[in-house]
Amino acid sequence: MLENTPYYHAVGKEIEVFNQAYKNKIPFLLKGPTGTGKSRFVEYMAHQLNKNIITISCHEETSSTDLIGRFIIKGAETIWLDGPLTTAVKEGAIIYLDEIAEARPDVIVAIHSLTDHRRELFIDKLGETVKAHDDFMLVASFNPGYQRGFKELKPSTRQRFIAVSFDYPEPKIEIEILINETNIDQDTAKKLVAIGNKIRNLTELGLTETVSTRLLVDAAKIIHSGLPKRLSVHVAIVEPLTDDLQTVEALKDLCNLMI
Ligand SMILES: Nc1ncnc2c1ncn2[C@@H]1O[C@H](COP(=O)(O)OP(=O)(O)OP(=O)(O)O)[C@@H](O)[C@H]1O
Repeated sequence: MLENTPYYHAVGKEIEVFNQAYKNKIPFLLKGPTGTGKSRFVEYMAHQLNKNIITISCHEETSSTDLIGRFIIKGAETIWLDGPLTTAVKEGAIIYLDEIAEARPDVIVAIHSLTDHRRELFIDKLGETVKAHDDFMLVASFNPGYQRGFKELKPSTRQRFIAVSFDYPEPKIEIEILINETNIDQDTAKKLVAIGNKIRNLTELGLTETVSTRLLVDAAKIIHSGLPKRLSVHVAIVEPLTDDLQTVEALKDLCNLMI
C-alpha cells in the first residue's frame, strides 16, 4: 500500500465518476494524450480507496499469458505461477492496464468475461474459472491520437467501460500543478504554462504529440534545481517534441521570447 497520498489536482468530475464506477463494479477507461495525469490519477484513487494497484504497461508483445499466468519449472517440479491479472482478481486489487490498445488481441479476449456481469476470469491453461473478488477493479488507459486509427479499441470492448477523457488542464490548474510538483516560483510557472499553451495552439507544426503537463513539470524541475531557464525549456520542452531541425530552431526562438 502506498504511504503518502500522491498529489493529484482534479480537472473535472473524474474523482466522483471513478468512485461510482468502483462502487458499481464497472471497469474504468481513461482516454487521453501522454502526460496528462492518467497514471497519477489512478495512483491517487487507489490510495483514496485504500487499495493495492498492479500496473501493466501494455505493448505489442503483451499476451494473455503475461497477465494470467504460466507454468514454470522449479527443480524437478512444474508449478503454476499466477500472473498479475489473476493476482488482482483473487486479492481484490486494482489492475491498471496502461495503453491497453497496444496489447495483443488475446488480452482483450481474456478480459471480456471480467468486464461484464460475470466478473470471472477463465484460466485456459488450468481449465479453471476464477470469480473476481468483490473489491476487484479493472482500469485501463488508451491514447486515441497516438493510436492513429490502426490500433483502435473495438466497440465491444469500449462499451464495457465507463470512460473519461483526460486533456491538458486549464492554465490556472496547470500552474498550480507545476508549483506543487516542483516548488517553482509562480512567475516562472506562469511563463512555462504560457509556452505550453502557445505550442499546443500551433497545430500547423503537425507534431505527433504536443507539450504535455509532464514536459512542463520536467522543465520546472530542472529550472528549480539551478539550470538556466532558456536552456531548461530547450532541453525539456522543445527537443523532446520533434527531431525536425527547422521546427526545433523556430520553437527555441519562440520560447526565448517568452521566458
Ligand atoms: N492533474 C494532475 N495533478 C497532478 N499532477 C499532474 C496532473 N496532470 C499531470 N500531472 C503531472 O504530469 C506528470 C505525468 O502524468 P502521468 O504520468 O500521470 O501521465 P499519463 O497521462 O499517465 O501519461 P502516459 O500516458 O504517458 O503514461 C505527473 O508525474 C505529474 O507530475
